[in-house]
Amino acid sequence: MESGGLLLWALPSALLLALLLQLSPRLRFRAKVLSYCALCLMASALTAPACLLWNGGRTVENMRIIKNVVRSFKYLYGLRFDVKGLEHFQVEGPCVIVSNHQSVLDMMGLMEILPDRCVQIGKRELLYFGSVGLIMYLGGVIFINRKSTSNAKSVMSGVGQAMTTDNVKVWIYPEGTRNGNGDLLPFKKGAFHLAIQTQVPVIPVVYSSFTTFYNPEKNLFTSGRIRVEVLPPIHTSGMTATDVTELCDTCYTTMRETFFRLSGTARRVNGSTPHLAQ
Ligand SMILES: CCCCCCCCCCCCCCC(=O)SCCNC(=O)CCNC(=O)[C@H](O)C(C)(C)COP(=O)(O)OP(=O)(O)OC[C@H]1O[C@@H](n2cnc3c(N)ncnc32)[C@H](O)[C@@H]1OP(=O)(O)O
Ligand SMILES: CCCCCCCC/C=C\CCCCCCCC(=O)OC[C@@H](O)COP(=O)(O)O
Repeated sequence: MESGGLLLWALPSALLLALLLQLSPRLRFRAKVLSYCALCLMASALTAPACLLWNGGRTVENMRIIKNVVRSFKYLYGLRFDVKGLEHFQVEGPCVIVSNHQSVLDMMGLMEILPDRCVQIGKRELLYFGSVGLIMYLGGVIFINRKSTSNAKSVMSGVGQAMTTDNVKVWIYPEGTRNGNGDLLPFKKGAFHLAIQTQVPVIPVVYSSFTTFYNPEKNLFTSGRIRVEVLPPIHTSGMTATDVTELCDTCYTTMRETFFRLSGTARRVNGSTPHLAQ
């Protein structure tokens, strides 16, 4: 009797939900994004005890465990990565890796190629994302307060010391925020100060545009293929603080060119007339 009653309600409700998801692209998009967030929260909650048992606490070694978990997410969302240039990660010692940042899905692209002993710089608000914040903490993510330049700078100088003493690579999104509009935002300079202060190479990484399969404005979230290129290291030995702007501009120009080439899209010159990418 009870199971019959349950079926009477559950079946029509499930059918109604399926119908709504079919009819409303907005709802479908939101449901898929929500499923991604739920997956991240759940996977983090399950991975955190494994990190604690295996490595005892906050350490970059946990990134290996996190990487292996996150790398399986792409199968659930039908995403595939075509990666080129991984050999450029074979530098001796620490380096600063810079890449473009399009959406929360970037985490999958990050974990797809993350080299060993590499931590990311993240905004400190991420620490309060429940189990996701916990797993980031355990993986050694360095949290900065973007609202305070002086705080961010002092955290970054601590990072510089740790990089050399602990032989750690640091991954930074120099745009400083997500940008899914099919172009790169101007770069902030923290990553380049860090590389020059520690005299380590900068390795640019570029992911092609997500706009063909992920676009919140169009309620689009389908399967897709992402082209990734790890570019050759740019050495900074001998550079000083006066070279930061030039280094930043060189990286920006090279990465933007690569972004348009990988995405096969039109590029804006000075933000105006679009030209076909070569
Ligand atoms: C199982 C599931 C698991 C899921 C979890 C898996 C873990 C994945 C982790 C992924 C984490 C991803 C996180 C991504 C993010 O959160 S991105 C946002 C945070 N990151 C950044 O913001 C990095 C980029 N930002 C910078 O580099 C900025 O420069 C910053 C240091 C933050 C300062 O920014 P801001 O206050 O806006 O100032 P400016 O950049 O305009 O700089 C002002 C002047 O200061 C000079 N400057 C900057 N940095 C330095 C420095 N280190 N030393 C000396 N001087 C510095 C800069 O040159 C400016 O001066 P001038 O204009 O040049 O005179
Ligand atoms: C108990 C608290 C529950 C909190 C619930 C939080 C729900 C969100 C859960 C999971 C979302 C998965 C997040 C994966 C982390 C990806 C990192 C990321 O992409 O952060 C964005 C940051 O780079 C830039 O931020 P802004 O573009 O400036 O904004």
